[in-house]
Amino acid sequence: MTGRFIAVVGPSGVGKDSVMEGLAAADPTLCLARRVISRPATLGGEAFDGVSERAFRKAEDDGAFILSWHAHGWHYGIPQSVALEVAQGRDVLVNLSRAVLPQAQALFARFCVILLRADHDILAARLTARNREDAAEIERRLARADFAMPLGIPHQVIDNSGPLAQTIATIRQHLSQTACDAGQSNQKIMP
Ligand SMILES: Nc1ncnc2c1ncn2[C@@H]1O[C@H](COP(=O)(O)OP(=O)(O)O)[C@@H](O)[C@H]1O
Ligand SMILES: O=P(O)(O)OC[C@H]1O[C@H](OP(=O)(O)OP(=O)(O)O)[C@H](O)[C@@H]1O
Repeated sequence: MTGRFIAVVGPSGVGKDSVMEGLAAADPTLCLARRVISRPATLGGEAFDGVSERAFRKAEDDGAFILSWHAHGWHYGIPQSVALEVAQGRDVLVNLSRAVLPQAQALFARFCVILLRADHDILAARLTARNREDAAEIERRLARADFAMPLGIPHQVIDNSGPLAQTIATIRQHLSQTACDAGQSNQKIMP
């Protein structure tokens, strides 16, 4: 059987990378997809492959990505190797733009979406504390926070306003109960 493609989405600063790292640390059967981003690796954040915009476009033209998008002034790509891992039966956590969920859904038979949320003031405080973007960029990220979920994408809303460990435990419980095949509900889970 193929693995599960588990998309983790939500506004910048909500905790996607933190939650994904915690999930992978707690469960070694979960892999983290390594994204290619046209952002200098020196800016920090998740473990990603930082490339120039030119190199990103070349890779994209060469078919290196199963999914790619542009947001926050950067290009993001999910490499073909992720599809291979899923085909080999691995469950893979992928930090995605909400905008590409329909394309992702079309690619994977076992597909599910975790939508993380937190109140606006919590997002603002976390982005400020993370100290990676300047004030203007933080404002732009906050303005995109309510980007609408595309229609027809089943997803679990998980609140990450509370302790990270609680969010991770809630998602682990959810993942233990879903095969991520057809019929996933839109039930809200608020720890
Ligand atoms: N549940 C939480 N409680 C407190 N701080 C959190 C929590 N989740 C994430 N953070 C912090 O918020 C900041 C943004 O988290 P990050 O994982 O980088 O978000 P995203 O990947 O969604 O942009 C980081 O500094 C992280 O340590
Ligand atoms: O279309 P949206 O759903 O709003 O998503 C846009 C981008 O924001 C998120 O990035 P993230 O917050 O991980 O950006 P960063 O890695 O630059 O912090 C997400 O992974 C997308 O790359």
